[in-house]
Amino acid sequence: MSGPLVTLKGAGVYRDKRWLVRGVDLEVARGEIVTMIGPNGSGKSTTAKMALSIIKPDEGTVQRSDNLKVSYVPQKLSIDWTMPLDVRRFMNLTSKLTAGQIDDALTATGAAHLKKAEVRSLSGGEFQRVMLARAMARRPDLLVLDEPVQGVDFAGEISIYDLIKTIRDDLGCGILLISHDLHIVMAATDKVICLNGHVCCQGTPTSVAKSEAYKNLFGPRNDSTLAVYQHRHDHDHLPDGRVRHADGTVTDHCHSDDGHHDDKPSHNHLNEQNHA
Ligand SMILES: Nc1ncnc2c1ncn2[C@@H]1O[C@H](COP(=O)(O)OP(=O)(O)OP(=O)(O)O)[C@@H](O)[C@H]1O
Repeated sequence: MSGPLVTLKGAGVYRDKRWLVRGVDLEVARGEIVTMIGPNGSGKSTTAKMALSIIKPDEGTVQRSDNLKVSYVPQKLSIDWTMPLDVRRFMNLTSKLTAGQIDDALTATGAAHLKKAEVRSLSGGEFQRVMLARAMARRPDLLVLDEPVQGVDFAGEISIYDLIKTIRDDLGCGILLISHDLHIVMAATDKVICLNGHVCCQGTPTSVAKSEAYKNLFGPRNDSTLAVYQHRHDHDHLPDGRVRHADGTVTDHCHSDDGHHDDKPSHNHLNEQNHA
Protein backbone atom coordinates (compact mmCIF):
# COMPACT_ATOMS: atom_id res chain seq x y z
CA MET A 1 0.00 0.00 0.00
CA SER A 2 1.74 3.18 -1.12
CA GLY A 3 0.66 6.82 -0.92
CA PRO A 4 -1.37 8.39 1.88
CA LEU A 5 -3.74 6.16 3.83
CA VAL A 6 -6.31 8.93 4.00
CA THR A 7 -6.50 12.37 2.42
CA LEU A 8 -8.98 15.13 3.26
CA LYS A 9 -9.13 18.05 0.86
CA GLY A 10 -11.14 21.14 1.75
CA ALA A 11 -13.41 18.87 3.78
CA GLY A 12 -16.27 20.30 5.82
CA VAL A 13 -19.36 19.18 7.72
CA TYR A 14 -22.55 21.25 7.82
CA ARG A 15 -25.22 20.55 10.45
CA ASP A 16 -28.06 22.56 11.95
CA LYS A 17 -27.37 25.57 9.69
CA ARG A 18 -23.71 25.87 10.54
CA TRP A 19 -20.35 24.49 9.56
CA LEU A 20 -19.01 22.30 12.35
CA VAL A 21 -15.68 22.25 10.60
CA ARG A 22 -14.62 23.54 7.23
CA GLY A 23 -11.79 23.58 4.72
CA VAL A 24 -9.78 20.79 6.31
CA ASP A 25 -6.74 19.56 4.40
CA LEU A 26 -5.21 16.58 6.10
CA GLU A 27 -3.17 13.58 5.10
CA VAL A 28 -2.00 10.57 7.09
CA ALA A 29 0.66 8.31 5.62
CA ARG A 30 1.77 4.88 6.77
CA GLY A 31 4.18 5.15 9.69
CA GLU A 32 3.14 8.73 10.43
CA ILE A 33 1.56 10.15 13.61
CA VAL A 34 -0.65 13.16 13.00
CA THR A 35 -2.08 14.91 16.04
CA MET A 36 -5.14 17.16 15.93
CA ILE A 37 -5.34 19.64 18.75
CA GLY A 38 -7.85 22.35 19.51
CA PRO A 39 -10.35 23.46 22.13
CA ASN A 40 -13.59 21.67 22.97
CA GLY A 41 -16.04 21.72 20.11
CA SER A 42 -13.42 22.74 17.55
CA GLY A 43 -14.25 19.87 15.22
CA LYS A 44 -11.55 17.33 16.00
CA SER A 45 -13.88 14.34 16.42
CA THR A 46 -15.95 15.46 13.43
CA THR A 47 -12.80 15.57 11.31
CA ALA A 48 -11.71 12.16 12.56
CA LYS A 49 -15.14 10.77 11.69
CA MET A 50 -14.73 12.11 8.14
CA ALA A 51 -11.35 10.37 7.93
CA LEU A 52 -13.04 7.18 9.17
CA SER A 53 -15.93 7.59 6.69
CA ILE A 54 -18.41 7.60 9.60
CA ILE A 55 -19.50 11.05 8.38
CA LYS A 56 -19.56 12.12 4.73
CA PRO A 57 -18.18 15.59 4.03
CA ASP A 58 -20.72 18.19 2.87
CA GLU A 59 -17.97 19.87 0.90
CA GLY A 60 -14.50 18.80 -0.17
CA THR A 61 -13.34 15.22 -0.49
CA VAL A 62 -12.10 12.32 1.60
CA GLN A 63 -10.05 9.66 -0.09
CA ARG A 64 -8.95 6.44 1.58
CA SER A 65 -6.59 3.90 0.12
CA ASP A 66 -8.10 0.63 -1.09
CA ASN A 67 -8.87 -2.06 1.49
CA LEU A 68 -7.83 0.23 4.32
CA LYS A 69 -8.16 -1.52 7.66
CA VAL A 70 -9.04 0.97 10.36
CA SER A 71 -9.23 0.80 14.15
CA TYR A 72 -10.95 3.55 16.06
CA VAL A 73 -10.77 4.25 19.77
CA PRO A 74 -13.61 6.70 20.36
CA GLN A 75 -13.80 9.24 23.14
CA LYS A 76 -16.91 7.66 24.59
CA LEU A 77 -18.17 4.09 24.61
CA SER A 78 -21.78 3.08 24.95
CA ILE A 79 -21.52 0.03 27.12
CA ASP A 80 -23.88 -1.04 29.85
CA TRP A 81 -21.44 -0.93 32.77
CA THR A 82 -23.95 -2.60 35.09
CA MET A 83 -23.30 -5.86 33.23
CA PRO A 84 -20.22 -7.82 34.29
CA LEU A 85 -17.63 -7.78 31.53
CA ASP A 86 -14.06 -8.90 31.85
CA VAL A 87 -11.21 -7.60 29.72
CA ARG A 88 -10.90 -10.79 27.65
CA ARG A 89 -14.58 -10.64 26.63
CA PHE A 90 -14.37 -6.90 26.09
CA MET A 91 -11.48 -7.46 23.65
CA ASN A 92 -13.76 -9.74 21.62
CA LEU A 93 -16.83 -7.52 21.55
CA THR A 94 -16.27 -5.92 18.16
CA SER A 95 -13.93 -8.30 16.39
CA LYS A 96 -13.32 -11.97 16.96
CA LEU A 97 -9.78 -12.49 18.16
CA THR A 98 -7.96 -15.66 19.04
CA ALA A 99 -6.70 -16.18 22.59
CA GLY A 100 -3.17 -15.70 21.24
CA GLN A 101 -4.04 -12.39 19.58
CA ILE A 102 -5.64 -11.14 22.79
CA ASP A 103 -2.62 -12.19 24.87
CA ASP A 104 -0.16 -10.60 22.43
CA ALA A 105 -2.03 -7.30 22.28
CA LEU A 106 -2.50 -7.08 26.06
CA THR A 107 1.18 -7.92 26.57
CA ALA A 108 2.23 -5.25 24.05
CA THR A 109 0.28 -2.59 25.92
CA GLY A 110 1.43 -3.72 29.35
CA ALA A 111 -2.04 -4.94 30.30
CA ALA A 112 -1.58 -8.73 30.28
CA HIS A 113 -2.19 -8.88 34.03
CA LEU A 114 -5.63 -7.35 33.52
CA LYS A 115 -7.02 -10.07 31.27
CA LYS A 116 -9.48 -11.36 33.86
CA ALA A 117 -10.22 -8.00 35.47
CA GLU A 118 -13.66 -6.41 35.34
CA VAL A 119 -13.59 -3.57 32.81
CA ARG A 120 -15.69 -1.31 35.03
CA SER A 121 -13.14 -1.58 37.83
CA LEU A 122 -10.12 -0.57 35.73
CA SER A 123 -8.37 2.72 36.45
CA GLY A 124 -8.31 5.39 33.72
CA GLY A 125 -4.80 4.46 32.59
CA GLU A 126 -5.51 0.71 32.67
CA PHE A 127 -8.66 1.22 30.62
CA GLN A 128 -6.78 3.21 27.98
CA ARG A 129 -4.17 0.43 27.70
CA VAL A 130 -6.94 -2.14 27.21
CA MET A 131 -8.58 0.11 24.60
CA LEU A 132 -5.26 0.40 22.76
CA ALA A 133 -4.75 -3.35 22.96
CA ARG A 134 -8.19 -3.94 21.48
CA ALA A 135 -7.50 -1.48 18.66
CA MET A 136 -4.05 -2.81 17.79
CA ALA A 137 -5.13 -6.47 17.89
CA ARG A 138 -6.88 -5.92 14.55
CA ARG A 139 -3.52 -4.87 13.06
CA PRO A 140 -4.98 -1.78 11.39
CA ASP A 141 -3.39 0.25 8.61
CA LEU A 142 -4.83 3.37 10.20
CA LEU A 143 -5.40 3.80 13.93
CA VAL A 144 -7.58 6.70 15.04
CA LEU A 145 -7.39 7.59 18.72
CA ASP A 146 -9.77 10.18 20.17
CA GLU A 147 -8.33 11.55 23.42
CA PRO A 148 -6.31 8.46 24.39
CA VAL A 149 -5.04 9.99 27.63
CA GLN A 150 -8.31 11.11 29.14
CA GLY A 151 -8.43 10.38 32.85
CA VAL A 152 -4.73 9.57 32.90
CA ASP A 153 -2.17 11.35 35.09
CA PHE A 154 0.96 13.06 33.68
CA ALA A 155 3.26 10.07 34.14
CA GLY A 156 0.62 7.78 32.64
CA GLU A 157 0.16 10.20 29.73
CA ILE A 158 3.82 9.97 28.83
CA SER A 159 3.82 6.19 28.99
CA ILE A 160 0.69 6.01 26.82
CA TYR A 161 2.24 8.36 24.27
CA ASP A 162 5.33 6.14 24.26
CA LEU A 163 3.06 3.15 23.78
CA ILE A 164 1.34 4.78 20.80
CA LYS A 165 4.74 5.36 19.23
CA THR A 166 5.65 1.71 19.83
CA ILE A 167 2.40 0.56 18.22
CA ARG A 168 3.20 2.71 15.19
CA ASP A 169 6.69 1.23 14.99
CA ASP A 170 5.50 -2.37 15.46
CA LEU A 171 2.51 -2.26 13.10
CA GLY A 172 3.89 0.34 10.70
CA CYS A 173 0.42 1.88 10.67
CA GLY A 174 -0.54 5.54 10.36
CA ILE A 175 -2.01 7.13 13.48
CA LEU A 176 -4.45 10.00 13.68
CA LEU A 177 -4.47 11.23 17.25
CA ILE A 178 -6.86 13.69 18.85
CA SER A 179 -6.07 15.80 21.86
CA HIS A 180 -7.75 18.89 23.22
CA ASP A 181 -4.56 19.77 25.02
CA LEU A 182 -3.05 22.79 23.30
CA HIS A 183 0.12 22.71 25.34
CA ILE A 184 1.47 19.21 25.50
CA VAL A 185 2.06 17.30 22.34
CA MET A 186 4.46 14.45 22.16
CA ALA A 187 7.61 14.96 20.19
CA ALA A 188 6.89 11.70 18.40
CA THR A 189 4.11 13.49 16.57
CA ASP A 190 5.17 14.08 13.01
CA LYS A 191 2.55 16.70 12.29
CA VAL A 192 0.32 18.83 14.48
CA ILE A 193 -2.90 20.23 13.11
CA CYS A 194 -4.62 22.88 15.17
CA LEU A 195 -8.34 23.03 14.56
CA ASN A 196 -10.86 25.59 15.60
CA GLY A 197 -13.69 25.07 13.13
CA HIS A 198 -11.01 25.24 10.45
CA VAL A 199 -7.30 24.49 10.31
CA CYS A 200 -5.78 27.34 12.31
CA CYS A 201 -2.21 26.26 11.80
CA GLN A 202 -0.15 23.15 11.34
CA GLY A 203 3.47 22.26 11.73
CA THR A 204 6.09 19.96 13.12
CA PRO A 205 6.66 20.06 16.86
CA THR A 206 10.43 20.00 16.82
CA SER A 207 11.21 22.00 19.89
CA VAL A 208 12.23 20.34 23.08
CA ALA A 209 11.23 21.32 26.55
CA LYS A 210 14.55 22.05 28.25
CA SER A 211 13.56 23.84 31.41
CA GLU A 212 13.85 22.41 34.90
CA ALA A 213 10.16 23.22 35.37
CA TYR A 214 9.28 20.79 32.59
CA LYS A 215 11.59 18.11 33.89
CA ASN A 216 10.07 18.57 37.33
CA LEU A 217 6.58 18.38 35.95
CA PHE A 218 7.04 15.41 33.67
CA GLY A 219 9.81 13.54 35.40
CA PRO A 220 13.35 12.76 34.25
CA ARG A 221 12.63 12.13 30.61
CA ASN A 222 14.65 12.28 27.48
CA ASP A 223 14.27 15.90 26.37
CA SER A 224 12.89 14.82 23.05
CA THR A 225 9.77 13.30 24.52
CA LEU A 226 7.83 16.47 25.03
CA ALA A 227 7.38 19.54 22.95
CA VAL A 228 5.25 22.57 23.39
CA TYR A 229 3.23 23.85 20.55
CA GLN A 230 1.64 27.25 21.02
CA HIS A 231 -0.28 29.59 18.83
CA ARG A 232 -2.05 32.89 19.16
CA HIS A 233 -5.37 33.57 17.53
CA ASP A 234 -5.90 36.74 15.52
CA HIS A 235 -9.67 36.23 15.45
CA ASP A 236 -12.55 35.20 17.70
CA HIS A 237 -15.01 32.40 17.10
CA LEU A 238 -18.53 33.57 17.85
CA PRO A 239 -21.05 31.12 19.39
CA ASP A 240 -23.01 30.91 16.12
CA GLY A 241 -19.95 29.69 14.23
CA ARG A 242 -19.08 33.01 12.56
CA VAL A 243 -15.66 34.57 12.89
CA ARG A 244 -14.80 38.09 14.10
CA HIS A 245 -11.46 39.26 12.72
CA ALA A 246 -8.92 41.58 14.30
CA ASP A 247 -10.25 44.46 12.15
CA GLY A 248 -13.75 43.99 13.64
CA THR A 249 -15.37 42.50 10.55
CA VAL A 250 -17.48 39.35 10.91
CA THR A 251 -17.54 36.60 8.32
CA ASP A 252 -19.22 33.20 8.14
CA HIS A 253 -15.90 31.42 8.33
CA CYS A 254 -12.29 32.20 7.65
CA HIS A 255 -9.82 31.19 5.03
CA SER A 256 -6.17 32.05 4.68
CA ASP A 257 -6.89 34.03 1.52
CA ASP A 258 -9.97 35.93 2.62
CA GLY A 259 -8.09 39.20 3.00
CA HIS A 260 -8.14 39.22 6.80
CA HIS A 261 -4.79 37.59 7.31
CA ASP A 262 -1.37 38.70 6.18
CA ASP A 263 0.68 35.78 7.40
CA LYS A 264 0.07 33.09 4.80
CA PRO A 265 -0.01 30.16 4.76
CA SER A 266 -0.37 29.67 8.50
CA HIS A 267 -3.65 31.53 8.55
CA ASN A 268 -2.00 34.28 10.55
CA HIS A 269 -2.13 32.13 13.64
CA LEU A 270 1.37 32.44 14.89
CA ASN A 271 2.92 29.06 15.05
CA GLU A 272 5.57 29.35 17.70
CA GLN A 273 7.82 26.74 19.13
CA ASN A 274 8.49 27.33 22.79
CA HIS A 275 12.06 26.75 23.81
CA ALA A 276 11.38 27.21 27.50
N1 LIG B 1 -24.29 15.47 14.61
C1 LIG B 1 -24.14 16.73 15.00
N2 LIG B 1 -25.10 17.65 14.78
C2 LIG B 1 -24.93 18.93 15.17
N3 LIG B 1 -23.84 19.39 15.79
C3 LIG B 1 -22.86 18.53 16.05
C4 LIG B 1 -22.94 17.16 15.67
N4 LIG B 1 -21.80 16.54 16.05
C5 LIG B 1 -21.04 17.48 16.64
N5 LIG B 1 -21.67 18.67 16.64
C6 LIG B 1 -21.12 19.94 17.13
O1 LIG B 1 -19.98 20.20 16.33
C7 LIG B 1 -18.99 20.86 17.08
C8 LIG B 1 -17.69 20.09 16.94
O2 LIG B 1 -17.82 18.87 17.65
P1 LIG B 1 -16.61 17.84 17.78
O3 LIG B 1 -17.09 16.70 18.61
O4 LIG B 1 -16.07 17.54 16.44
O5 LIG B 1 -15.55 18.72 18.57
P2 LIG B 1 -14.18 18.29 19.29
O6 LIG B 1 -13.13 19.25 18.83
O7 LIG B 1 -13.90 16.85 19.08
O8 LIG B 1 -14.55 18.61 20.80
P3 LIG B 1 -14.07 17.97 22.21
O9 LIG B 1 -12.65 18.41 22.46
O10 LIG B 1 -15.01 18.60 23.18
O11 LIG B 1 -14.23 16.48 22.11
C9 LIG B 1 -19.51 20.96 18.50
O12 LIG B 1 -20.02 22.25 18.69
C10 LIG B 1 -20.62 19.90 18.54
O13 LIG B 1 -21.62 20.27 19.45
